[in-house]
Amino acid sequence: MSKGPILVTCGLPYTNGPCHLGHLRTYVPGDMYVRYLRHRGEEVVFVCGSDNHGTPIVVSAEEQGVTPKELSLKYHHHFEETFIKMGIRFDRFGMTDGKANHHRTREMMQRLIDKGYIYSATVSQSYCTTCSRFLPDRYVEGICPHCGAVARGDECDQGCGKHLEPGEIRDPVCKVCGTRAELRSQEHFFFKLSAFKEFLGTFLKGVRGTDNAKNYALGWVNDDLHDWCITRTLDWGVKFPGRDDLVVYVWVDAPVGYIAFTEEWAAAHGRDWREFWCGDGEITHFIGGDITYHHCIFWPALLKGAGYGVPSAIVASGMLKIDDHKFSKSRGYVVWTNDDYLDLGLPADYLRYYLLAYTSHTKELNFSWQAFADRVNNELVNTFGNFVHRTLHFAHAQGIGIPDLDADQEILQRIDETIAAVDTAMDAFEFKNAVDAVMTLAAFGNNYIQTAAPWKLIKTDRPAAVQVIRNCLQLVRALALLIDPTMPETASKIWMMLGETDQVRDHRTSEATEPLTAGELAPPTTLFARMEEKEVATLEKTLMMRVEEAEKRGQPTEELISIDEFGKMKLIVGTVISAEKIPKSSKLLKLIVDLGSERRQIVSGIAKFYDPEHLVGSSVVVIANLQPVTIFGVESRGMILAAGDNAALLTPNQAVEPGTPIR
Ligand SMILES: Nc1ncnc2c1ncn2[C@@H]1O[C@H](COP(=O)(O)OP(=O)(O)OP(=O)(O)O)[C@@H](O)[C@H]1O
Ligand SMILES: [Zn+2]
Repeated sequence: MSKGPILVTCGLPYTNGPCHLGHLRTYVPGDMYVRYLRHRGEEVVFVCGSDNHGTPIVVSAEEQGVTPKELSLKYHHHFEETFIKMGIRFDRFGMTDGKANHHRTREMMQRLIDKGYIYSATVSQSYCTTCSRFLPDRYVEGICPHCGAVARGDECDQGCGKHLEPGEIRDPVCKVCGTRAELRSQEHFFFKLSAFKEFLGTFLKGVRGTDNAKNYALGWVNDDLHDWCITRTLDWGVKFPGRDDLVVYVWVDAPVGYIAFTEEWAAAHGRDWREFWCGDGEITHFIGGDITYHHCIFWPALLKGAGYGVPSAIVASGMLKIDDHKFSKSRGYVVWTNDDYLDLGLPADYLRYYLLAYTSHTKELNFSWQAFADRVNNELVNTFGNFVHRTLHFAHAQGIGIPDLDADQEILQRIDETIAAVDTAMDAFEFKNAVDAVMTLAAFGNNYIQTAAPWKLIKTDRPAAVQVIRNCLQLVRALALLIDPTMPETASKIWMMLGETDQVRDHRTSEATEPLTAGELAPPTTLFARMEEKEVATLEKTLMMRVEEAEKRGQPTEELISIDEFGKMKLIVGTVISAEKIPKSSKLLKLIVDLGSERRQIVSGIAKFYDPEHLVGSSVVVIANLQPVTIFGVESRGMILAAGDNAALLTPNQAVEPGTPIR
């Protein structure tokens, strides 16, 4: 038993889109763990909430013509309802845009400022001259400085996955209007993460949880810890103390939500949230592996710096894939929890079971409808459901009911062994092993009833057959208590069929070996329905069609332009009269081009292919009416045309005067 109440949290769903199966890999195991602890007699508080701030929500809201608040509320309610349908029961499901979180975030920032863990610095930030605004995070797209992949402002999401600090991204372009962004200086605030290297090393060695989280994080700590820029130029978010023009970075106020939601729960229940966060309260975070850095590095350092308690355990899941493809909404590799599952009438319990039992929590889970159906049919229908049904059906049909007898010792022992195996697995966050142990007990029951064959025995020795059924009923009771964390609806059904009138979740697992109340039994209903091949084919087809549609969308249709549109482009022949490298850039040259009536300064990304001095005297084709931009602090007014990977310059095939127009 734990010393005090245990707090369990789940990574916050972002209110930018609907719930998908990837999400459930955080929430279903979190919920299962909480239900399990309660069966063990622990006091647990289970909190979560929606994550409402940051640029993606602002961008989406702009696109949809709603406010960020409206968009957040819509998906907040969506997640809240979906979780209830999936049997995921939080004691509090708050919002990071709620009052409590604004307050707690600012209070923590103030503490960090007072303790000297936050400092200000002037940084170069992407700025869009067309939109007249700074371009935080996802407002900007460009090239990852680490791996060269296309990246967004705060993260190289398609390449190396590294977090990018403001100003780090190369060749930034405004995501809203497509203008090449320029760099402008701006004052921002930084969290001194580098000061927590030693603390984090010790913390990570001591914290409980899954090895995947700890080991990655230890690697990062030993590598290099950069200070984090924790402010953004945005209206939507939690205002940074003393600065109305800045909000904190979403990865600051999102985890602070864990505290704020605890406060909201505590206020509603006459409890003190400090019990959890200010002493040595026990705090367990459930997250997906993709947000390990934030929870194992950034968050504990913030808590420590602000003088709060730190997490006791961090449980990170492997990521969910679909049919061997990386999960991707844009490429169609996604299964929506409502549209593709619940709305079709598929039971939450099947999915909970599959997600928990399919593979170890820390491993990647490769979802497929066929594998899902196989599990349902072979394990739930053929083993678990079959055993429970045979037992209850026979007891009812033969008028045995629940006989006033004790179960055999070897049966009780078998149940105790299962409970011990489940405890061991759960202590190690090996949810699959825990579920497997329960299924092994069901398989044992199935074997036992098959071998003892009470339907034969009853003809020769009724008392012996009744004892077999009594033993089976004990196993059924144990299965109800033990499977409740995984499949709560199923467990409740079994509990009722055993003639109980209260809630199975209010009972301890240790009651699995207690005698049953003798009495009659009503005819049982079936627990699980087989997934038919046709049904699986339909589910697979929906997914396939979504992928195909996404592929079609991805292929841009050729857009034809009119001669007038072409005519808008002012193309002129010019002669390069000087060329020099731009300091600090390996790609760029500054050219002065004679256009007949004027001399133009043009920045061109051809430095890798030409010696500047060899270019002087060359005839080039220039787009002369391009909007001016400043690149690396140098103004560029126009562009020279070049072809292919080696930047072959376009040049007239006979001598032409500079300034000659191209028609
Ligand atoms: N494919 C996935 N596999 C496993 N866990 C996932 C997956 N996608 C999201 N999660 C987890 O779900 C929780 C909520 O994350 P979040 O709402 O940010 O998901 P998301 O779909 O990646 O959204 P977004 O791309 O809008 O940020 C987190 O704990 C996250 O780790
Ligand atoms: Zn712009």
